[in-house]
Amino acid sequence: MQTYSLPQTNPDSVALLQITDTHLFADEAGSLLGVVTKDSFHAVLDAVDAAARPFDAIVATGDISQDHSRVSYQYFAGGIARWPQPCFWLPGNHDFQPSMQSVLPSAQIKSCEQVLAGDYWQVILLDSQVPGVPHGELSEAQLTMLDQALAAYPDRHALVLLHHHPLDAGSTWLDQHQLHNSDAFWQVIGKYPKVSTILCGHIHQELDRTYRGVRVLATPSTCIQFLPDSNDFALDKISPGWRYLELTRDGQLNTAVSRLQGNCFTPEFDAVGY
Ligand SMILES: Nc1ncnc2c1ncn2[C@@H]1O[C@@H]2COP(=O)(O)O[C@H]2[C@H]1O
Ligand SMILES: [Fe+2]
Repeated sequence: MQTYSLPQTNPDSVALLQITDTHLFADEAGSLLGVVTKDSFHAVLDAVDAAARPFDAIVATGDISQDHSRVSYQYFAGGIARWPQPCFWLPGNHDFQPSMQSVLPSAQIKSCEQVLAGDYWQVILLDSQVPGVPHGELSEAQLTMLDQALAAYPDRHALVLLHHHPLDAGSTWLDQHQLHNSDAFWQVIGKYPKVSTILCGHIHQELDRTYRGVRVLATPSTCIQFLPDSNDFALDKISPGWRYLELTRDGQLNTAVSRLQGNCFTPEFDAVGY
């Protein structure tokens, strides 16, 4: 298991910025249902700068690329290079891991499995990708890694990151693409009372729910948004977003989603999929 120690700069908490589902292309003009994803990614980066809210690290929870190209990953790396903080990333269903790895080694981007975040928390990063299909699944090796990471630091509060949502989010078309072996996942999680929160991407919408006694969060994409509680594929009119998380020394997790102002990056609302 690859473990990274993130020093605690504030004695009371560790702050994270989550960016997810950027769906970048090599082509400058590459668009997903009418949204030029490089432009919406950049608008988010600029808005994070403007907000000037401090964070100790960036977490990127998958679907970084839409076209599998090395250039798309280089573009992501170039975008976040405006900040000195480390970035921890994991793959989503659209990622192509050989291209993803091609920007590594990077002084900033880490593809580790465990982050010892300050003195009181650990963050575990899972790979739920099944190459070639939209749904997720955790291999035996990933489940064992999760178990071992949690067992190794029983006193640390835990935040678990994976791309796919491990529960029904409420949209039939999207829930078929959730984590398929979620029972096995929840069995491991259930052994460890220090697991506070699960954090996902994939569903391109905000979610904050308690499931089996654990908080489950999902975060808007930096590009297109899916309409919540829709049986069929449908896009939302709400703007792209990102999330801040604050992990406090007493085990609280404070979090908020931010979005771009105004109705910007409007997609093709009559689209039926991609
Ligand atoms: N109309 C649709 N019905 C079912 N799945 C879809 C549809 N359109 C796109 N998808 C897939 O569902 C995925 C959900 O989010 P992704 O960004 O992973 O990429 C999406 C596609 O792989
Ligand atoms: Fe996805």
